[in-house]
Amino acid sequence: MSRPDSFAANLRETFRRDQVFGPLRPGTRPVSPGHLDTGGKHILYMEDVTVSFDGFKALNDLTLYIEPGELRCIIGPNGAGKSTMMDVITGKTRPDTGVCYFGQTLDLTAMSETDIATAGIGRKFQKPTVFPEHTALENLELATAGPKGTWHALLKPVTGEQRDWMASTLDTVGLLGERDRLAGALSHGQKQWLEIAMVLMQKPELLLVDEPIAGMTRQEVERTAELLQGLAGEHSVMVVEHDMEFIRSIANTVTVLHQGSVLAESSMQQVQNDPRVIEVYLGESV
Ligand SMILES: Nc1ncnc2c1ncn2[C@@H]1O[C@H](COP(=O)(O)OP(=O)(O)OP(=O)(O)O)[C@@H](O)[C@H]1O
Repeated sequence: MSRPDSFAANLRETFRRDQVFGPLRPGTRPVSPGHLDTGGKHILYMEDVTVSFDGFKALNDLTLYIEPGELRCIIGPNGAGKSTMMDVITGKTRPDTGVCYFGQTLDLTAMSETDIATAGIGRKFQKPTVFPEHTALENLELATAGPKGTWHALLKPVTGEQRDWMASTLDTVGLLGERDRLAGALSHGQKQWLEIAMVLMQKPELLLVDEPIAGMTRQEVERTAELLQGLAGEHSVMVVEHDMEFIRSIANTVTVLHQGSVLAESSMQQVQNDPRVIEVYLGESV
């Protein structure tokens, strides 16, 4: 099994959630946006997480930390466990063993997917799933639909504050001018940005973005790089992407997954010169 280098391993050991903060009482109660207790430390803790499917370890003792406001890129060959890792964070998949905490007190392994989303973890899937028959603005209204469903969301009067928030979010993703266009008439890239805006309606503190630039034009790719960089800071952003040029353009810290574990984690420059990473992944892509 591949291991990160010993310095990184020692560092991780030092900063393990349980060792730094002692035994804290785990929580499962979602907190309202902006009220997550990070204690000024990591926003996400994954420690020794293992997920098996019929005996096959899709995640194998995975340990990973995310800082508040950071933009983290996750790369790795097909089947490395990237999607499974996101599934664990969002509560879709439960780990066999290991720890997954959001902030200091929220035990994600014991929370429902809905509560995890409410607590401030948003996920943008690879394929855009906007509502094509509704305008960009209506899509944002629909994104706020609670258990009462989509019709309720559209019929419910929008407050001035909500309207401002939607307009500002559309502006953030560069779609304010398209607010009244049907989502189905938007370009592929615009649909992707609209979906990011829909996730932003939850005011996530951690935003998971899965292969955002697949099928985009070069201009759309550049705009997406700016968008994700702009979102970092206010949000923690975790991006899974195979396009190395794109990763190079946005990455600060890159985590390389391989066979369900962290193979390497450092700057893009260090990662792309790491012989282990070149062997298992970058050989074909750089
Ligand atoms: N529900 C499942 N049942 C059985 N095996 C699964 C399941 N989900 C994932 N796997 C397996 O776990 C491994 C990790 O899959 P995962 O989708 O997490 O990898 P990935 O890094 O996201 O790959 P890709 O880059 O191709 O999207 C793969 O071998 C996959 O076939």
